[in-house]
Amino acid sequence: MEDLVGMIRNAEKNIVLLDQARVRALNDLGSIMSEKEALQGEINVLEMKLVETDARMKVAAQEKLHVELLEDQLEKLKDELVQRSRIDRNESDVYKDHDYPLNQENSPSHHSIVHPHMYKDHKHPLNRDDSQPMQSSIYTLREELRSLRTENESLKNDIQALRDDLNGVKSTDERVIILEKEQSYLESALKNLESKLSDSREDVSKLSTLKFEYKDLLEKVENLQVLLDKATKQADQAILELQQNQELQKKVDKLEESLKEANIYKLSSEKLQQYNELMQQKIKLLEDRLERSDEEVLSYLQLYQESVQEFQDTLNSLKEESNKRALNEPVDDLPREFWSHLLLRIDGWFLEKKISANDANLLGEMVWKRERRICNAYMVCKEKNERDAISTFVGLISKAPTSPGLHVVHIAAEMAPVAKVGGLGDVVTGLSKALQKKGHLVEIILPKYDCMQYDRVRDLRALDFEVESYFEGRLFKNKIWIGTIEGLPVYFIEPLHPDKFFWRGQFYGEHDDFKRFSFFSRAALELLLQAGKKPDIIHCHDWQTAFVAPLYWDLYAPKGLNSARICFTCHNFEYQGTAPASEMASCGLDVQQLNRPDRMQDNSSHERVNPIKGAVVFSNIVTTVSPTYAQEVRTAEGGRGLHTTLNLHSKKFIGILNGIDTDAWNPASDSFLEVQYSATDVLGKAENKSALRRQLGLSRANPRQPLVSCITRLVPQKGVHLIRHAMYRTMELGGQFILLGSSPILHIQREFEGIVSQFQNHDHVRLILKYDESLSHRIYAASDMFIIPSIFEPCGLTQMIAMRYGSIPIARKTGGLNDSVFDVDDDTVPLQFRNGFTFLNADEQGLSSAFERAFNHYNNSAETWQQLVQKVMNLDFSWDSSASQYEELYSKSVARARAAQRT
Ligand SMILES: Nc1ncnc2c1ncn2[C@@H]1O[C@H](COP(=O)(O)OP(=O)(O)O)[C@@H](O)[C@H]1O
Repeated sequence: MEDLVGMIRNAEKNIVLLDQARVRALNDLGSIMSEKEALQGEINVLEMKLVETDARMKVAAQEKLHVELLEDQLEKLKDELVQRSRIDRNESDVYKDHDYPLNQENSPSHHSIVHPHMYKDHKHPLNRDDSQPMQSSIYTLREELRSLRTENESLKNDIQALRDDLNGVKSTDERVIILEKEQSYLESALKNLESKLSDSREDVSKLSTLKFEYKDLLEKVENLQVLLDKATKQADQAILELQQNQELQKKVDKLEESLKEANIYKLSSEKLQQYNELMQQKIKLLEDRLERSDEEVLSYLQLYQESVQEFQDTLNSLKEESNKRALNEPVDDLPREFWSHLLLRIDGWFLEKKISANDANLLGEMVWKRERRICNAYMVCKEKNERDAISTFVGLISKAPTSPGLHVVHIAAEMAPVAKVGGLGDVVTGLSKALQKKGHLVEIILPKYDCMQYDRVRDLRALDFEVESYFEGRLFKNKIWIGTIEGLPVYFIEPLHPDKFFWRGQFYGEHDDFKRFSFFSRAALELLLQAGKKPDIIHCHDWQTAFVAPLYWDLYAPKGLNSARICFTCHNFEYQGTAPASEMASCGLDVQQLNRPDRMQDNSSHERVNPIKGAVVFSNIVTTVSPTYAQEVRTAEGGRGLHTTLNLHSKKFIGILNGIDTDAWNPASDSFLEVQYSATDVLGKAENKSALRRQLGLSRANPRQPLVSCITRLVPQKGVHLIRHAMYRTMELGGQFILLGSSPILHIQREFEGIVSQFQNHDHVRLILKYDESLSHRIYAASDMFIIPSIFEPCGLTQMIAMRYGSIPIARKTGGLNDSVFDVDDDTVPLQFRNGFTFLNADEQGLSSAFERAFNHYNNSAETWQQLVQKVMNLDFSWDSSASQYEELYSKSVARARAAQRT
């Protein structure tokens, strides 16, 4: 297994490296491409320039021709001028005495801007007046020539510059070619990497299937272990029977001897004769029994041998297989059940006085830290007897390791899924699992109810250890059982009390609940004390275990169980468990001391004590299950008489929103569902809807007909009249309605039974009045909308579970609903948080308006509704962040206590 995990890790590393290389290659490619584009731009510019230069060169060539022509012309004109000046000289000899104006006017400065066309009308070039335009034209031509020359020069320069540019372009082209080569090399490298990546992905998937197979095999081994245990028991029984048979054989021998003696007197006495016959019959009977019993023993032995053989074979093959595939599973990957089982085993040894408290603590911490050596020791000891196993384990202890986290013990009356009435059970399991995942040592103490779901408890066994606890002036023994639930170590207390406190077929609702749970609270503390445990936090819940807080500080801290801080969570202030003050004495609490206004005395009745108030006063940390509810209970309307106490202790009181167990509530792996589905593949939701309609006999004519549901305890808190109204409103709006609920209140149960009979075999309504875990999963998955019209709601889990399964909540804005459901049409809430439909007033109009909006949204656009479904499925309602808040509260409280001890 270690190899496998090593391979997985390598493959994962390779994937990461490949991804990084891929990203780098893509970046390089990107920069090359942009460089290439820039170069291409430059080439384009240069090409344009080249074309321009070509054109200019052509023009220049034409100009040159023109210049040459002009030069010829100029040459001709010069010749002409020379001839003229010769003639002029001759003539000047004739006119030499005249003051001739030309002498003056001939000065070039006067003709500098004369143009050739000025003399074009002159008939005779030899005419004296004609020479002036001629000269000016020559001058102009010269000027033109000069300017053409300079232009020519600059063109030559341009051409030279362009040639240089051209050279540059050529070298750029060469660079482009190199870059293109580089690009193609990178692309092929990239392809290479991609194929390697897909190869390693395949490897990873193979490895994960191997891992699953391994887990499967592990489970088989455990099953076989159970089989072996059974077979061992059978063998023990067989040995017992064998002993009995031997005794019988002895008796038979004796009888035979007597028979011999009797034979002597056979003839002499008829009585003896009869006796003899009787004896023979008896012998026959005994022989038959012996034979039967021998056969039985033989069959037992055979069965045992077969089971042992089967176990041995499977074990060998598993060993081989596991040696081949996964020699050593990394310790972190072992299931949480394994560690919890190991922990309970060590505790069991300690409680049965087979190891010392110190050894138990040190071994416990090794388990807590999930150390490889203790895991290896377990593997080695699997086939050893208990004594050898203990000595192997104790041999591991060298030096005391330091604790990696907090040691938290929950004392509670419920734990999902084995003993669940409502949200409390979910919270105990969900919070404990999340804390365990964060590295804390978490243990749970529960009453051992007769009505628990025992098939969900693993490795349940009674310890050879009993805890004696005080009640009503006497000491009573308690049998201690251990087992794991959802991978958590759990202690079950079975009071050996004549009142059979937890053999009542139900969790609550008994006339003596106050007695039952005050007894349990004390027995739980007694267990911690006698087991020598030193928890950092003792976390108690609701009134049933609220007694723990005063019991701890008044009785158990003085006895030495003083390492802990007490955390109390109230899941619902409606249930306070008040009782006449005198009843408190049963569990050993001092009535005189505690029935005081500042301690446990009920705020509205001075004759009664209030366990919740006691826990608020005596705990170090007090929490409730949502921030809004924490505010509400501090008001006179919401506090159920405890608002003054809560305000007095407000510094230690906080509301933390519950999470849900996202492993247990996961549509992608939920085995109760017809089809598993997820936010990225919601098609399965429609299949679950169709399957549930078929199962419940509802009409399936229109797959788009909206399905509204409600799963709840039917108590006034849940807005029973609004649930009823929702059912009728759903029908009016053309939807279908399913209710799963039951009521501990007789008249409500009756009322709903009446509605059930009214809607028997109805096409669009189904009411199921019972508690049904698996059906609840299927309803969450099938529904389009989910209603929670509570009058008050401390936290509420159903809205979160519904969203996890893509059912859109329609909820009243109160307590935890106000902290978790945000209206789709509420502009004041950021868009990403909007997830359902809410209403403020707890009346039919309020509910109807939210209902109508929900139906409108559903009917108007299937696509938008689908997006909403996907969005709510992706919201995080896990315990992660809530557990972190508890962790912080615990740590701060422990740190404060340690600091106080130091000073
Ligand atoms: N009849 C029922 N069948 C199955 N599960 C139920 C039933 N009634 C309630 N539940 C479950 O009980 C839990 C209710 O928790 P929550 O909303 O906090 O309400 P409360 O704790 O007040 O009952 C949810 O997990 C819900 O699915």
